[in-house]
Amino acid sequence: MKQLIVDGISKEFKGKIALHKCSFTATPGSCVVLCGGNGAGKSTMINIIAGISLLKQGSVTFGETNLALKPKEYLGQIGYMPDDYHAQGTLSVREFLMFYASIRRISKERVAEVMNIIGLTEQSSTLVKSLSKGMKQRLLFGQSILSDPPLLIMDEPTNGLDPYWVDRFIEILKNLRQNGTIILFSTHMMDVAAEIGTDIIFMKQGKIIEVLNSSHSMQDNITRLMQLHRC
Ligand SMILES: Nc1ncnc2c1ncn2[C@@H]1O[C@H](COP(=O)(O)OP(=O)(O)OP(=O)(O)O)[C@@H](O)[C@H]1O
Repeated sequence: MKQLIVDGISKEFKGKIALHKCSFTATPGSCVVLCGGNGAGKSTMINIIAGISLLKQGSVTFGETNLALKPKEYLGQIGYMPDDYHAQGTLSVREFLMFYASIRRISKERVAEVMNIIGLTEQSSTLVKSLSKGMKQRLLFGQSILSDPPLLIMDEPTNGLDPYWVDRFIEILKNLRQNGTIILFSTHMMDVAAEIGTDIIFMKQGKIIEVLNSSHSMQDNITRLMQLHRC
């Protein structure tokens, strides 16, 4: 089974350090959650591991595949959900998913299955630009799980989700974890992190300052995360 190994990754923007020598390992079935205040470096970390931002220092390896050495092979194994919606709004929900499915040679049956998972079957003909914020988030999430990737990377996936869909999202992720999927996402929602995270990485000023894990109780982790947010 494949591991994700992030080793000493760093990033600067015009001389300003956004990420400093960050390392962690994720094993199959684990869920790594990045927490931290605004500007802590969460999106920078996600963007590097998802291959959106160029990796100049450190390495990212999934199984035997090194991101810098074999980007195509690496990217073919990940699902990625961005933090914002930039795609063509004049496609319908179904067309949007079919577009991504065609790139990855995914069947229309799988597209129907994913529409059902994200609760947008009734909206299959609705234009993406007419969806609510939460529905767009669910659609982006659906796109990221279409290929049933062994590594799923998401930036603030619960933004805009109502409480019912936050619970559903956690349930879906738990099912994916049972199948061995490695999940990595960032969030400001401490309860979500504590509920699903097997490894909760707390970041500050581009550094990993603490890692909490599922050997602690959920309430302990929420309390600790709240304390870390204040410091
Ligand atoms: N494209 C960019 N150009 C310049 N600086 C950037 C850029 N992207 C991020 N930064 C800087 O890098 C640092 C980390 O930003 P990042 O977006 O990773 O934080 P974050 O933890 O995701 O924050 P938030 O919770 O607000 O989304 C910040 O100081 C930010 O200003």
